[in-house]
Amino acid sequence: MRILVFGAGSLGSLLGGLLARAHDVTLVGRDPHAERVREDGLRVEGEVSAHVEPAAATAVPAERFDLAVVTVKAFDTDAAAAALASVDLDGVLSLQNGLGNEERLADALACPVLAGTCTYGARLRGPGRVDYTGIGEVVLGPPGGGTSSLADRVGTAFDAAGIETTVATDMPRRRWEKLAVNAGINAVTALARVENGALSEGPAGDTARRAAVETAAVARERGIDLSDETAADEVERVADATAANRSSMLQDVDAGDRTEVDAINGAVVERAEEPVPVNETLTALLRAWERERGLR
Ligand SMILES: NC(=O)C1=CN([C@@H]2O[C@H](COP(=O)(O)OP(=O)(O)OC[C@H]3O[C@@H](n4cnc5c(N)ncnc54)[C@H](OP(=O)(O)O)[C@@H]3O)[C@@H](O)[C@H]2O)C=CC1
Ligand SMILES: CC(C)(CO)C(=O)C(=O)O
Repeated sequence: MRILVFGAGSLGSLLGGLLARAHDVTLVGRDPHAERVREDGLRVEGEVSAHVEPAAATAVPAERFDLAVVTVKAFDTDAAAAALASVDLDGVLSLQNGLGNEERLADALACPVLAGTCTYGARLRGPGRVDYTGIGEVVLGPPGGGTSSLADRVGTAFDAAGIETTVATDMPRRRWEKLAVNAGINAVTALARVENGALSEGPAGDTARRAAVETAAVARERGIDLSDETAADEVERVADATAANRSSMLQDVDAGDRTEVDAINGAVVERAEEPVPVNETLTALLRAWERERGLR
């Protein structure tokens, strides 16, 4: 398959690197990373070590691709959609966290868009080098649920590259379940400046579970079958399984960068029909921090 990875930061470089073992991959990212990948290839280190040689650029080349995988942060989705609008593609797969990404891509693009969730862990260590920090799973499928030949084709291509992949017929529920986990873990760890494992017990854990339970209630308002127990249990399970992780939002705050709060807790607040005070508070606090730093 000819695959374009749009957003060659941490996750895009890891997945692009793994995909390059079996496919013709082009990474679109920033210099000096893109330049180093062109000159010396991409080194993946950690759970798997690999040295691969995908193409790399800072803008989308005027070529045909079978698939574009979007791995920019949620606040860059509109820019990704604009950059992909003139590309000849069979389909696009978003592996971003948060809600609304597939919809914004689908509004701008003529080809089908697949939804995805990803639990692989990745960290761009420096130009040309990405750390593979956690083995996970990619789950993908049509955003409204059901089956599609594109989803099957992409699932087969990811499998061929050794990426643990499930083609799912219930993406709406899976998106909301992942949202509940991110709504619970990310903002709380970012504000409390603690690793995920700190949520297993104590007041920060209660806040995380309450944010996830509110998210489940909003999911049910929208016809998604997600119970309070499942949402709270998932927060605990993921916090335990990733105890030593600094969540992606905590990493953003550590680095003084903008967070994905709008697409995570903010998306819950925006869609809620009943009050969601925990998500409202988490959203307001992170937005205040971003405003103070001139990030929004
Ligand atoms: N990292 C992880 O382990 C995981 C991440 N995710 C999700 O994946 C998404 C990406 O996360 P992550 O990889 O950590 O983020 P990163 O910020 O590391 O990667 C995104 C990259 O895309 C670049 N980019 C943005 N816009 C453009 C553009 N127009 N042209 C070229 N490059 C561009 C960014 O550059 P710049 O910063 O200079 O704009 C950045 O290097 C998020 O939604 C995240 O929640 C999901 C699971 C795991
Ligand atoms: C699952 C979790 C919470 C792992 O840290 C994550 O997705 C993130 O940090 O964004």
